[in-house]
Amino acid sequence: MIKVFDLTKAYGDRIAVDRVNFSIEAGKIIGFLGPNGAGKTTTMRMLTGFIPSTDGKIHIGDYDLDTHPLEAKKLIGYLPENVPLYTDMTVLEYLGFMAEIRQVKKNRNACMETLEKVQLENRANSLIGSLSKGMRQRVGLVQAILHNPPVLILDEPTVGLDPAQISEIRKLIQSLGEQHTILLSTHILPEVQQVCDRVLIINKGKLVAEDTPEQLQKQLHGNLCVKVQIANLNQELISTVEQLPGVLSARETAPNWLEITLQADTEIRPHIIRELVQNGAEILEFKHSVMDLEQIFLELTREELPAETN
Ligand SMILES: Nc1ncnc2c1ncn2[C@@H]1O[C@H](COP(=O)(O)OP(=O)(O)OP(=O)(O)O)[C@@H](O)[C@H]1O
Repeated sequence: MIKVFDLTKAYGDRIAVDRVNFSIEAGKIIGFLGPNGAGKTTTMRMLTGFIPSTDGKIHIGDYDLDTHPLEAKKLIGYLPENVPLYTDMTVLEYLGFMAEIRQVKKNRNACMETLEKVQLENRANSLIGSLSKGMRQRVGLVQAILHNPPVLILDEPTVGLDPAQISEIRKLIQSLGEQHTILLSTHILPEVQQVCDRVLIINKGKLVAEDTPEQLQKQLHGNLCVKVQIANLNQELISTVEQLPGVLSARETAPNWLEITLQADTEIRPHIIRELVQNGAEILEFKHSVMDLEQIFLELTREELPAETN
């Protein structure tokens, strides 16, 4: 449904999105993850035709966004990070207004039906200014689905909402996912695990992973992860472990907990324990750790330490 080839965006000298390739099948909910400034919003803006790309191609359905922008854009509904809402309009007035701008024919009944999809039909005559943030976000969603597009692009739809509102919007996204292909950017990792079929992870403008959350777990573990609780954990011990052959990384992830990522093809755990004890470590616990999505995300987007300079 969405195909992206070598998509690139430069703002002057700064490359915000760097030769990104992915494709999204119809009927899936895809999570788009990345740290701040990774390029999520820029990618989404290019997909929606909101800003032009510097290079690369975007196909939405059967249409190339460059050569058939109107046809391609009709297939997309977009919920931007900050939806411009008119607080002195009622929900229904706003929908009528958006329908007019988009040149979608919507009578009152059709607008009410769309409102039902986001459970806002009871607030049709409320002023947008009087609605809670969660309800306003639903108004944002309603303007995105107004022309019944097969693709929805949602930029951080739960940001700034309280936990109850987050849960409501999440359920709504899941129900919209039954009829739409959805690309959803978020910072909330449990959201991805609960809602998304697949995950794209972007870091510094480059796509660093694309898979199901489960496959990402397997793919990285490929590498093995162990956690060691050490009463007297210090930088010297961490450096000792880091330098052992077969150790990919060693980090203090919680007070007194050392997390070590190992190559899976060699068994060096006894060697690690020996080295730690010989270097005075007081080991309290040693356990195998299964990476959750948060750890995978951190692993893939971790800042590489600059090479030491003398
Ligand atoms: N209009 C612009 N002009 C110049 N640089 C920009 C512009 N918009 C974004 N950038 C830069 O491009 C990079 C990617 O930004 P983008 O907003 O796409 O990231 P993001 O992943 O959506 O981040 P966040 O999660 O913080 O919204 C950042 O370094 C940002 O500073």
